[in-house]
Amino acid sequence: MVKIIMHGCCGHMGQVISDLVEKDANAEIVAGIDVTDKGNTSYQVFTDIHECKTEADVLIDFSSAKAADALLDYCVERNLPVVLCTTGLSEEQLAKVEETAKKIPVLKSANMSLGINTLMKLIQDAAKVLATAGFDMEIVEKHHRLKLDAPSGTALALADSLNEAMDNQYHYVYDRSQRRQQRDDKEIGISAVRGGTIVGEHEVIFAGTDEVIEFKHTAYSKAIFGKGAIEAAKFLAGKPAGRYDMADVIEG
Ligand SMILES: NC(=O)C1=CN([C@@H]2O[C@H](COP(=O)(O)OP(=O)(O)OC[C@H]3O[C@@H](n4cnc5c(N)ncnc54)[C@H](OP(=O)(O)O)[C@@H]3O)[C@@H](O)[C@H]2O)C=CC1
Ligand SMILES: O=C(O)C1=N[C@H](C(=O)O)C[C@H](O)C1
Repeated sequence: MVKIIMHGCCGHMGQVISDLVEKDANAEIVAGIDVTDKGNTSYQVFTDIHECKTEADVLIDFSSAKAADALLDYCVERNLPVVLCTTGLSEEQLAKVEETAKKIPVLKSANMSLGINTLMKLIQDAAKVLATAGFDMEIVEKHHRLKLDAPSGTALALADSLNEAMDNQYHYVYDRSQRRQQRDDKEIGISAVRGGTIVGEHEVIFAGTDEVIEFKHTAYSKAIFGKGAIEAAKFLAGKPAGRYDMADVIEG
């Protein structure tokens, strides 16, 4: 039985995970942490992270980038493995994640779904053929109106996959509104749409002369992220310090 502290427990993903864990005989949420206790959990909620001293095997985080520094310090102090799912971290925070992973197990992934993690591999093979043949690469992501960060962490991770497959020769363009020139060969354009209750859509477009190939992933519910995060928590508990990602969980 894996004992979990849920960071961001009162938010949308915190609630999805709480519901999934209720039905899971091999996992239990032993405490929650959030800025305010919204009264929507069945377990104790701490509004000051340092007051949460509950014994646990792992912490799952779906909160806010603003919380990342204090969270990483807390997990190091407590020697607590952390599944880091929050997106929109700054370059400095991403560097801190890498430093933290030298001390404790850290699994960071912008997208916990099996589909997106499979897509990340598929597009690398496509890029090696199509981008090498001169196809342009663009990413379009769509999310709900409540999302704070843009572009999505997943869009950036998809761009990183493409770039890695192409020996990191590409750069990212987020906004062409001030441009009065053609795109260059080595750019990956990333566009963000926000509206309504869209759970999450990601399109990777390879556009060549007279032909286009599109890869698309659609999330129809947040449960796909929740299930992945719980699997990741079970995987990470008891592991040595290091940097892990969803590929480690999926490949076993
Ligand atoms: N990796 C993945 O697969 C996925 C990642 N995400 C990411 O997870 C994050 C959360 O998403 P979501 O659940 O939809 O967002 P919500 O805003 O619904 O939930 C976040 C929760 O964290 C709370 N919170 C804010 N600041 C802090 C803090 N300093 N300490 C503790 N808790 C805090 C919020 O409180 P309050 O409401 O008062 O601000 C809220 O209760 C986002 O970054 C999102 O992009 C989302 C889905 C999938
Ligand atoms: O905020 C969300 O909702 C999501 N955020 C993640 C991201 O930024 O990629 C993952 C998912 O698409 C939902």
